[in-house]
Amino acid sequence: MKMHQESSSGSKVAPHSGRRLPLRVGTRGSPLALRQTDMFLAALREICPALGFAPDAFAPEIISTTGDRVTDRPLAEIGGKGLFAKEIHEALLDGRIDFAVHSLKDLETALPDGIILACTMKREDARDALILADGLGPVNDGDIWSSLPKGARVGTSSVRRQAQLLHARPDLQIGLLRGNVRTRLDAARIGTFDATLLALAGLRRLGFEEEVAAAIDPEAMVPAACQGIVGITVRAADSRLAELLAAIENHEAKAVSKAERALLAALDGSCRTPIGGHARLLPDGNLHLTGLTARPDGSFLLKRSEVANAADAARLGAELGASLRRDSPADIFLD
Ligand SMILES: NCc1[nH]cc(CCC(=O)O)c1CC(=O)O
Repeated sequence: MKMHQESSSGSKVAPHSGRRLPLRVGTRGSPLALRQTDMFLAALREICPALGFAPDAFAPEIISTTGDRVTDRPLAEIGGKGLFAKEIHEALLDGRIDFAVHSLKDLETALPDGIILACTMKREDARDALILADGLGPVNDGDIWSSLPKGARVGTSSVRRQAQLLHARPDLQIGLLRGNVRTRLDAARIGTFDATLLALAGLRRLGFEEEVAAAIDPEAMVPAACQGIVGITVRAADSRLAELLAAIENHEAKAVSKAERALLAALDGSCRTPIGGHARLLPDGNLHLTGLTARPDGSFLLKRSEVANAADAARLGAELGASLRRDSPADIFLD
């Protein structure tokens, strides 16, 4: 079986894509980003055996982003959207990489000209997970927040998590906690905080699930739009590579991410705006979408859900986003 095609210059070419091997894969350098990239490449090798048998088929390129470099301040203080993607987009557009692997929840809804979202992988799990300091718990499933003592210190840098926590428990003390997954888990373990919240998907992918005290129902803590989904970007002009990547698209992830990203786009919040968005396919094939807006201090919180045919995912997200924006205080969307 031919493992790869030979180009006229004799260099190895990825099948169907017309791109010379190795394919250079852009990724952030965090343990989670590297793990997600490995998982994606394994899926790609499975769908394209010719690439699977070529040992030098892929060359990961680690790209440091602004969001990775600046860790001592809230994201809201260091700039707008795309903090975890701008440098990766630049590498794609100037040809240093051939495609990029992202946590879709960190990818801005409006991509730069010339870049497209080529595929989305099966959603791991959208829920947020509660991590408790030693000695706290167990968690009462009927009232997940009862495991947090009065005035408990909760570490997070997510205004979305902060707003929903304070709306439910105004007595909690929210402290800034940034860094990679292990750093944030350790902050709870060593008692810097009584609790923190992280995406279950990241914890599961890194093998830290046993540190989870509870997975939080999406209606009790609406996740970030596209949380749990890995997305792949490529140059729009690389149509054959885009077609190859689209071949491993997960159709449920595509539908739910289309609704959640349309919601996000319609709300057009800033990085200071607490926004939640969660879509799921119902057994009858319809799409159920929940959207949330709030003030960071939880004093205002609006949550709405709508159901529509999955084929109307983008319209469902756009209409729910417009409805939430119309009925929320205008100032929460400002930078
Ligand atoms: N920038 C943080 C970030 N981006 C993606 C994930 C988790 C993985 C995912 O949502 O797919 C995380 C960690 C967290 O929110 O706890």
